[in-house]
Amino acid sequence: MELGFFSLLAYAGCAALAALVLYGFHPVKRWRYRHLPGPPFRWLVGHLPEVFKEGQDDAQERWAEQYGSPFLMWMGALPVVVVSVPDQARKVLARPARHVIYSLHTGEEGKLDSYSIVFTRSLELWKAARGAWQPFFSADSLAALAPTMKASAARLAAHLQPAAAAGKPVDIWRELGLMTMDVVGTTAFGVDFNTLEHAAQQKEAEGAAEGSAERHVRTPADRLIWAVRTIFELFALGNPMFALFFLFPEGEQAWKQLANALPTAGFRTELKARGELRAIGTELIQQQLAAQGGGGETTAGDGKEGSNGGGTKGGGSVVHPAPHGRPAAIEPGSFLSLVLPSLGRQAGSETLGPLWAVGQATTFIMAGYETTANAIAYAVYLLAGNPDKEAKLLAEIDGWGRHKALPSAADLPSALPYTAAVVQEALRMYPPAAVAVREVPCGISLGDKAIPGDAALQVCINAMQRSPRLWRDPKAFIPERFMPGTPEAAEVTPGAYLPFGDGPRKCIGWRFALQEAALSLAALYQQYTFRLTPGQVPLKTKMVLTMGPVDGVHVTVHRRE
Ligand code: HEM
Repeated sequence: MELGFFSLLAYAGCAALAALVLYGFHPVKRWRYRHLPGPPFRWLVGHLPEVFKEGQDDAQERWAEQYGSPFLMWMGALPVVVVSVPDQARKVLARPARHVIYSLHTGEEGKLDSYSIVFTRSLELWKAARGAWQPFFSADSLAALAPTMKASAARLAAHLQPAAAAGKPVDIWRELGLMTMDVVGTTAFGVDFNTLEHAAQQKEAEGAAEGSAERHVRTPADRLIWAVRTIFELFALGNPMFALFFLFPEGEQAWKQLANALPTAGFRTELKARGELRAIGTELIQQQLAAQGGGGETTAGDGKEGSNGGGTKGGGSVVHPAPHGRPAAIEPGSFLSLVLPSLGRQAGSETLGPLWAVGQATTFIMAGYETTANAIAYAVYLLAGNPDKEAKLLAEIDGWGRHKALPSAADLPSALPYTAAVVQEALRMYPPAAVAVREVPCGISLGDKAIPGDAALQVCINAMQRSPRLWRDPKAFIPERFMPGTPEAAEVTPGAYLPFGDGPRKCIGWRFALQEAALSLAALYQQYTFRLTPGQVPLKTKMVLTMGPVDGVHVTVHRRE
């Protein structure tokens, strides 16, 4: 009897092993994708080892050159079709459905993800969100946001002064991260983030009595900054549970439950940070709704620079008492105040409620913070390594005026075109969002290849923007490519430059990002130049949530005479 049980167990074990071996070969999926070229298939893990070792961006770029477009790679059990030529990219990106890769969240947190304009799987929810987001990025609204951007850049410039005086190196990427967080935080919630002051106080607190650093995190802005930074930092460390997602995607729900039932320390902290974000967002929304109930009326801005966007008439205000006793930097006209009128609308089977609005505000911060900081940091890195281009930038800025207020949003393109071109060329060489993803529910043909329905498609933006087949001298930093009328601009292949994606799901914040980046560069170079500390060329990057520099960008800061 006992022997029988063990034999049974042995048979079951063998059968499970055989099933796992067979599963790891993915015979059915491989048959469907058999006609696509790509790196040799590897049992179970696919190309995850290369992705972890080299980084997804670098590995895809290498394979794109080797196998052309489209090629097939395996993220564990997930076949991914990678595209890296303009006509195919445009065709893929014309589709509205985005391929969702993974999320470990369940319950309220999962709901928050499912509402986000970026992550939602429902096209109705996406459309509702896109419509609600749009007014914030209108020309009028962007003009009204310019003073906030300028104020944050001025704070950063002032903050760099001690390092310049002491000749002390700084990680400019990190400093820029504080600045962009300042901008998205302030514009999202209408709360004066003042991250730079926060960072200094946080450092002081850390150096003081035990536990005071955590106690210091108490104002809404402090709590928001802590939450967003924590989410980014912990994502970078990864969660071992993600490996199960890729290896056995069919078990998605089980892995989610497991990740939440047995959370790692990092996941627990991330959940706490997300909880904070949700709690503060909800609090602000309730406050706004109560104010509106009391006669407040949320309006869009009048579009004049300096008017601080729209406002809440009649005393209702989403602006929270500002931290550190400072006046709030922006009146309503904040992202949240423009999104709130959508509450109560129907999107498919969902009625848009406060949690939906929190999901949008959270996404706004997450999408706009690191991407833009990376872009400006890459520009500083490239300018430091190309003194002739830096000289042209300085000449343009000096031509505008070293001590003059920066141009308005409307005047920016004509006043500082080379500064804008520097940003665009930095985005070509180092696209912070290196891939754009889409789903093909019912098949598509790319070149002479038929791609089966349900495929996960990725447009490899960095491979396309750095390909020697599409760009002359792709490794050279040539902002002139983006100066209309120059011979370099005439050589640009149409459609080969997509740092913000394309089609109906093109980055909704692209104008916001370009405006912020150009204004910040101009504010910094009015006062300083930057030199790289040794050992940073070539810059090492890695793709986590965005493609960022592995160890930051370390520079010495030099005050201009
Ligand atoms: C230099 C900075 C930025 C870069 C390089 C960037 C890049 C991208 C890319 C490549 C996409 C995917 C597009 C596609 O799938 O076709 C995207 C989507 C998106 N971005 Fe950005 N982005 C930047 C800044 C921002 C900012 C500042 C915001 C908002 C404050 C923002 C909000 C979004 C949103 C909401 C989406 C999803 C749009 C949708 O699915 O409809 N981004 N971004």
